[in-house]
Amino acid sequence: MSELKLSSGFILDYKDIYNEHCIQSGNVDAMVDKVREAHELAQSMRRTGVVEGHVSKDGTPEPVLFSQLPYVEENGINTPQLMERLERLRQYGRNNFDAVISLGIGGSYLGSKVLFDVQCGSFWNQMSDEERNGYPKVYFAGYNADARYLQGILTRIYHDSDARAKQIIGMVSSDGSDDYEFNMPTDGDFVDRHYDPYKVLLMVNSKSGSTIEPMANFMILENALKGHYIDYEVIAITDTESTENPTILHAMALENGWKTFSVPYGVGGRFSVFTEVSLTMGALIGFDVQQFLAGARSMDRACQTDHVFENPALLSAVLKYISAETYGRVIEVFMPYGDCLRSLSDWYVQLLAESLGKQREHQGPYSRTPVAAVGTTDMHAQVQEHQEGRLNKVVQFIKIKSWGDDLIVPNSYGQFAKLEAISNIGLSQILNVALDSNQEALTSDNRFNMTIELPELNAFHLGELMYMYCWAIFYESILAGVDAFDQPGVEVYKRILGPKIKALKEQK
Ligand SMILES: O=P(O)(O)OC[C@H]1O[C@](O)(CO)[C@@H](O)[C@@H]1O
Repeated sequence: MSELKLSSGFILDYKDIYNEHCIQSGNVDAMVDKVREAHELAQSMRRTGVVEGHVSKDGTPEPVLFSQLPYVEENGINTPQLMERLERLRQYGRNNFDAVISLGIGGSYLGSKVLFDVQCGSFWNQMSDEERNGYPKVYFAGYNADARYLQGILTRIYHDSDARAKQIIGMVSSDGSDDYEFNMPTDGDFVDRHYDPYKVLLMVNSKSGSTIEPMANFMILENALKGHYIDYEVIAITDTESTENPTILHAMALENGWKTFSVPYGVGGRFSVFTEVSLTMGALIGFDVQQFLAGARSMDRACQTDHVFENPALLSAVLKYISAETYGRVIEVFMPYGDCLRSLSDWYVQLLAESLGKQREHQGPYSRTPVAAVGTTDMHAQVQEHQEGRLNKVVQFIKIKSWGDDLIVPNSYGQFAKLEAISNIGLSQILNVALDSNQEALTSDNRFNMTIELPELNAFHLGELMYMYCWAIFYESILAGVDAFDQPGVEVYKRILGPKIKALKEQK
């Protein structure tokens, strides 16, 4: 039985990658020294926050502190005071804003998007205030330089704020009655905002505080809101370490008196989903931040053993590393099943690509190319290639064992045998047997694949899963001999882009 099962119900099933046709026990045995070294470095990083050789962009040594994140401690990064502040943000957001626009890109966006998609699903902004339990609508911006998309957000904001203004002027309630009791708490503890002026929260996320996309989008949005006399507030989430040399975003916050949250020192953007960078978004949508951290804690404990077959992150890293180095499986298709997990794939793509795709001094570059996929959708788009294409990839499935409430396919067209065959079955059951079938099909041709199963999709198990991958990427970086915490490669195009933007300005 090749599976690692934690007491929480989390399962790492590696039988389809570790068997007589794929990775052999001898491959893992041959790595015993490297694995021990990787684990010792992990333990030392836990104790000291130091990863030898890691320096910040400006060349000075920088600690690596993501290992502290699951623990809420007085002297930690996530403190009890921060948890209280997040709770106050939750209530503040619920009582004061109609819409949140979260601006950020890469690590300042992707983790928050995962929390949003898992908690809120696809139709959050179409729900009524009551259905959203008083939490604001949420838009994401600043993850591209796309005028058409941003205009779309603005159009929605104008529409909703105009509708509110009409409501207030006409003193007609949203249900058409003339009952206008302002600001009376309804059944929940949120305030009914039907007759309050429309208000937007702009959450600007940027660790460096000057990334082009979020900052350009922010300035356009702010200008547009002002131009339409729409009330707004700004919260800045940035590196607040230095007040002498603040990031531009921090300087703007100081100048304008905006509230701030911090990208903690020693935590890179792609490892920041367990910090206030994403927990703020969690708070604003009523996501269970405490359970999310509890899941990460539980995973952290499971990852403290040096026994490779008992430590999920170490095992995952070792198998993926051997797949790449010994068997040429240099691509990883990350394929959760279920639409709300599509953004998890996007988050993982950045984590893997930016952490491991690196030059090495003597061995040439290391990388595994991540591919974002989602089941069942991509069974009808990518799977042909996974099944018959080059033997260069590992498919990583993520399965949710129980989706809770299901929808049953009715037997509406029983005269057609193919439709009758799928009737009286739950849609989630179809989702999971589709995953099982894909897995079996790949395995029938000895194509490398692994499956992680979560008992259900909740904050706890999501925390377990995302934290496991933070550690897995760290372990693999040690095995591969790369620094997981820098990204010098992205500076190359940035150096080219800067003058090109300057040239654009000069043409004006
Ligand atoms: O939070 P920032 O500084 O805006 O950076 C956003 C993203 O851009 C990168 O620096 C790459 O350019 C990522 O590492 C980071 O997550």
